[in-house]
Amino acid sequence: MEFHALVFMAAFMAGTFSLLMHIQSGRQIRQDVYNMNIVKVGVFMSAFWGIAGFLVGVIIASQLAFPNLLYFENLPWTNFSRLRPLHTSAVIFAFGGSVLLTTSFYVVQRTCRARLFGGMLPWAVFWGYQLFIVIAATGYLMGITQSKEYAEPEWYADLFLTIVWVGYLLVFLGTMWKRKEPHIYVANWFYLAFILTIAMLHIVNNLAMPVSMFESRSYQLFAGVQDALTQWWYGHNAVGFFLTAGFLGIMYYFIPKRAERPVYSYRLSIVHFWTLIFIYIWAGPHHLHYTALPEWAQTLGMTFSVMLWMPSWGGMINGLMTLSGAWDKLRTDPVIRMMIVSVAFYGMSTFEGPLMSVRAVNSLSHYTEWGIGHVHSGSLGWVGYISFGALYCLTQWVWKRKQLYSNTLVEWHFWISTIGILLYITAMWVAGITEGLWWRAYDEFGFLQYSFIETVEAKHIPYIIRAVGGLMFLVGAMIMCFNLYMTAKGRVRKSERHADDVSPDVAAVPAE
Ligand code: HEM
Ligand code: HEM
Ligand SMILES: [Cu+2]
Repeated sequence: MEFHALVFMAAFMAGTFSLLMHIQSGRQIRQDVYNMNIVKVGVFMSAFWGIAGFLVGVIIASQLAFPNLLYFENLPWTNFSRLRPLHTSAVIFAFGGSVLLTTSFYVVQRTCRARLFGGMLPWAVFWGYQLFIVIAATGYLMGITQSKEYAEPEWYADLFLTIVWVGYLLVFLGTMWKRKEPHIYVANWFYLAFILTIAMLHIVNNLAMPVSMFESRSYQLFAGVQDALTQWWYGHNAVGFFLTAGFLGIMYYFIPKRAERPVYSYRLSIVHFWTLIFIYIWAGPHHLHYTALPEWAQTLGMTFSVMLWMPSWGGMINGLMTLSGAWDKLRTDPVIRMMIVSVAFYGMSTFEGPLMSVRAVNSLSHYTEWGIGHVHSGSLGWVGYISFGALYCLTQWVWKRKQLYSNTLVEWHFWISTIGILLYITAMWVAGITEGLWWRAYDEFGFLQYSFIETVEAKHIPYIIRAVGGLMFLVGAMIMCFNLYMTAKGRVRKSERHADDVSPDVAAVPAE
């Protein structure tokens, strides 16, 4: 905690210093131009956290395949148990969160035709959020955790995030308030639902009493099954509103923009929005099947999860069909292809989810690698790909480049990481269903047929395949970073340069 106090102090001093510098420079913030610098910094931070999070993913995947990897007697922070939350928080909150902040700041300005509200406030929100990430991540390494999955940071980090998040809400609402465009575009609805719901989830799930003001340890307000239910109400809706609603906001803005087509059905997008947010919030109990949670609550969660399939696929259809009449772009623009495949993965994981939420299916899938496979088809395929698509678009648009440094490199990124994802999730299906079936196999005397360790050994090869798949995903992302960097610098790969008078779209060959 002492270490964290020092980090906070250094960060606040840096913040105060840059604020003073800003005041002293006497620069007026021009209200008639968009704040695009924050988007540029955001693109950079998103890419940075992406690489960091995927790298830790590859490390923990290798640790599961080779348990002695990075095991040192006196070095607890290289242990799987500390690196795992580092991975989940780095990819969800650091990478995903930075992508959401960045794209939402871009989209809300463009669709409202207004500069970000609040002067320096957006910057305070942005850097405050990054500070929260650093506090959370260093905390895990030192063993500071309240042991709630996806909500591991302790009370003081949670309080700080609450303040930052209120700032975020103010910036977003303020920008919408002063908009010059009467209509509020549907992407903003999704972003707003994400910001508001995450605020609610974060506050309720983190209600805790610190042991003292000077200790990192705290105790949860709720106990027993109430605590479990609150946790999974939070956990499931973190998926629903962080990993889904926010990224749907990205889908609704970036796919139509990139494809230069209107959204397939605007009416469907409204129906999609209200049904999705209404149904998602009830589905959390599917994480607690066969527990002390009353059976009626489990059944309720299961029912709502099955219903959730419909709005999810409504959204998927809306995203896919936006390409109607422009299907040739799937071939000519690898960025579009990435985003469309992302929507297809969204469709796949939102089919798999309702299936796994059925109690009988869950009795097989729960505690197995199948769950991990489901998580990563959603997070690598959907969240990862829609984010990469948005980062490619943003770099090109914000740095005002006619084309990316290289479309061929986007192709490479696409294929390497697609094969990586497929290796990852197929390995997990095989491992998951194998262990699920072995755990419930009895011999003719009623004894368990397999010992637990046998089911662990059976996963060795799938674990290696998963680590290779993850490594490919990481390599793809590194190729992207290089491409983004060169694009920002204004370079175009020699063989992909178009004569000045020919725009890239004209030069591309459409499908018959
Ligand atoms: C290079 C890419 C990645 C690799 C190799 C990787 C690997 C892993 C591994 C080994 C685990 C632990 C599994 C276990 O405990 O059995 C894990 C958990 C997890 N990862 Fe990843 N991951 C990657 C990317 C991502 C991304 C991009 C996201 C989200 C946007 C993500 C979200 C998660 C989540 C939510 C969990 C916890 C799952 C659960 O508890 O059910 N991962 N990952
Ligand atoms: C209709 C949509 C969805 C439904 C009904 C659903 C349902 C489920 C179910 C039943 C589980 C397994 C619970 C268990 O046995 O412990 C699960 C786990 C999970 N799902 Fe989904 N899912 C959906 C979509 C998604 C998407 C799109 C993502 C990611 C972007 C995602 C991320 C996760 C994560 C991270 C977990 C692991 C939670 C843990 O740590 O145990 N889900 N989901
Ligand atoms: Cu869930």
